[in-house]
Amino acid sequence: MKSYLAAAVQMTSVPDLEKNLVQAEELIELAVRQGAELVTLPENFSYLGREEDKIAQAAAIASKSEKFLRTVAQRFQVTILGGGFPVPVDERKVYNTALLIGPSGEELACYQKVHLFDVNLPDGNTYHESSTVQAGTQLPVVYPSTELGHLGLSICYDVRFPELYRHLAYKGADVMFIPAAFTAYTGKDHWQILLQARAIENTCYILAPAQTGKHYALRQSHGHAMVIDPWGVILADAGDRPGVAIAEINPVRLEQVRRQMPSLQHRVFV
Ligand SMILES: O=C(O)CNC(=O)[C@H](CS)NC(=O)CCC(=O)C(=O)O
Repeated sequence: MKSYLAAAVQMTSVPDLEKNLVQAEELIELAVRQGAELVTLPENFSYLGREEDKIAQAAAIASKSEKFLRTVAQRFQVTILGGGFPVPVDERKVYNTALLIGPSGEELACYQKVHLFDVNLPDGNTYHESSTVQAGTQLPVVYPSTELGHLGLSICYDVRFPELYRHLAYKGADVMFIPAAFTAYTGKDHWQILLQARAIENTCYILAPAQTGKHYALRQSHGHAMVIDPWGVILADAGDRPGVAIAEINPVRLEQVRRQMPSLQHRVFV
């Protein structure tokens, strides 16, 4: 594993596939110009709209999202995480799918979101992700990159389930992806705390690309895409505008923290 720059991209995706892909490519180019070798895109990077419109366009969104990821990875010669896009199961449901693509455009890893956001929030907004999303049934994978370290996948609401990240740590993760479209309401109180907790308890880097701002109707996201180090230090925070949070992933720092705080070696139950 080498030292390298990694980027957590922050977007305001809307119900317009082409427009979102233009924004994503601009932000990927910005990150690459700043030296990023690993670029992560948030949940819903390619489409964020009403459930019925997402389902109606799911096949097109899926094929254009995957083609986009493969194309930009090769164009910029970087590893890219597409943090979540719909892949049809049938005419009513999709998997919320995260895809990791290498610099040659090859698929390195894929994960179908397991925990679905079915919540009635105090701000009056109701979310029923399971109405259109089929829950994945497989634990996420860790991709063993020789250069970038062991990369663990997850998506958004998963962050509230620490056992999923303990599994990734058990599988040797050095960097954990938490791409998200966290709501403005929950994000203001929970986003940073949950991310720092996952970094600290697993002594891992966290790359958390995020959605921000108003998407459509009442749908609004918290923003604050972040890079967090294995001690829980926030290395970069994209604030509340579209942009890029970029920071160094350093194996020496990782080893230092794991030597100073060997909590993973003190696990008793799992
Ligand atoms: O619906 C889609 O197309 C893709 N899925 C999402 O954007 C989901 C469901 S609305 N959002 C979250 O999981 C936010 C979780 C969150 O905000 C929290 O845990 O507080």
